[in-house]
Amino acid sequence: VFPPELRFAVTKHLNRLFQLFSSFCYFDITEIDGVNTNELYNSVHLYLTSSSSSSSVTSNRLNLTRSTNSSSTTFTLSNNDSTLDTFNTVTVLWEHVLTQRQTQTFAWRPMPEEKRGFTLRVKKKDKGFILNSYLDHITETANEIRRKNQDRFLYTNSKGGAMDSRGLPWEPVPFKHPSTFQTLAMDLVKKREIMEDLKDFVECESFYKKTGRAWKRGYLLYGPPGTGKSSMIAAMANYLGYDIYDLELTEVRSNSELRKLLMKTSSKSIIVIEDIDCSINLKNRNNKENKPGMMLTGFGLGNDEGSGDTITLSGLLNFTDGLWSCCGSERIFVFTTNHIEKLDHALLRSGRMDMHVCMSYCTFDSVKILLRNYLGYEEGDLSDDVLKEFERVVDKAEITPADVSECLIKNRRDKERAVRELLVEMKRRVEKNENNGKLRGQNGSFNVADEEEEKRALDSPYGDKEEIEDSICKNSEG
Ligand SMILES: Nc1ncnc2c1ncn2[C@@H]1O[C@H](COP(=O)(O)OP(=O)(O)OP(=O)(O)O)[C@@H](O)[C@H]1O
Ligand SMILES: [Mg+2]
Repeated sequence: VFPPELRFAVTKHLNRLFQLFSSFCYFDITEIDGVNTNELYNSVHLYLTSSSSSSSVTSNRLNLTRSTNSSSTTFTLSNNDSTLDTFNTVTVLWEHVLTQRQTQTFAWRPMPEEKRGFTLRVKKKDKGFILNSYLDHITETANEIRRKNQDRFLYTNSKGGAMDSRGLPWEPVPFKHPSTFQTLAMDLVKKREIMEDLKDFVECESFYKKTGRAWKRGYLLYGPPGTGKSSMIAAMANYLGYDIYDLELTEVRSNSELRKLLMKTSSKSIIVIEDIDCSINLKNRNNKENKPGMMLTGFGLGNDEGSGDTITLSGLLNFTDGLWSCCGSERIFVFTTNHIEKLDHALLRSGRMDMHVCMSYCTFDSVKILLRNYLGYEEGDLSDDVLKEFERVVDKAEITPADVSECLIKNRRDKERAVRELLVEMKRRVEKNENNGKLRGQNGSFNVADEEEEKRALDSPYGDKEEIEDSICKNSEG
């Protein structure tokens, strides 16, 4: 009956009237903004899937999804359903709106049949607050969820510095190492200390900003082979949800290549250099220290080795804490070594490697963890006599967690036998160590293993190897 123009005018005025008296205002966040995907739509979508908001969902029907390789299930609102969310005491209503697209307008790429979007309803008085903080909060939470749900990667630098098809020098593989702090066998106090340190690092961005420090942290893991240094790195990555960049130093030809590699790493990652003493001549900094201009070349203004086809200690040090090291943020550097006494003191000085962690032979705590991991023995399952026996021999046996694991894996189907054989193996080692000790005492060479060792101890600014370890242990404790 009414002509369309009149209908349009009436609706427009009615809407205005409604808006005038309504205490709410509405924001539409559509999936496609013109021809581009609206990033905010994706963020809201993810945000509403987070478990914190799931409890307030008012609808009875939800869409559940789980992507390939992901370990978490996410839910989304079904069509035209709504949910309440509260942020800093302000409650808002989200509605998922789905409408059929009327006509296929011309576009460079085909548009979806449906038009999807979220409508946010807020009280007019909260409008400013919502626009300032709530949307930022949504974006941050969504990024966090994205990171957690995403598959993590283990990157390694390509052979000879070659680039992949996208011009990246890192080759990724999905990272699926099962090691966690729970399965890691080590002194419990030390383990807790490391976990707290990591947590503190992640949560204290503002502290780093306030104190003018780059947001990064360095760990040096040292100890004999098979004591869990690599397992610890995997546990750190799993604990924080970080990617790992495993830097193969022998494949890096120059300091500038090292810097390029660093620049292509992402934030929230662990950059690892394993067996650092084997990868580079770590004493070369001292030899060059007197040369004029050495520090300048270290920062990339030239070629500090003349030929330019090797990396130097100064290049490595600048990699970890020079100006270039803060081209990303929230990064952890981990170096591992079997021979801490071989490392240059420049690498050990405080502030460079913030925490020195000694991964040593099995302690009583570690044995109990390994018995739980491999045989399922909980506290109290083993008799007191057996536990006392372990406690008596474990320190003197000097057995690595890797050796204990091997012994337990071999006999894991017969638990009692596994425990028996482990005890026999430990006692055998105690005996062997005691015999070796006696022998060394008879030869009179007990204190100094060989001339080179002695010389190295004299060169070192800390004194002998034991003193280094002592000072490092004190460092890492406090
Ligand atoms: N502390 C530990 N807790 C649990 N398992 C361990 C531990 N140490 C070693 N293992 C076991 O031994 C294997 C080898 O350990 P890992 O590779 O972590 O040793 P590593 O210290 O890195 O040795 P290397 O110095 O030779 O690189 C691991 O796969 C793990 O099963
Ligand atoms: Mg290792």
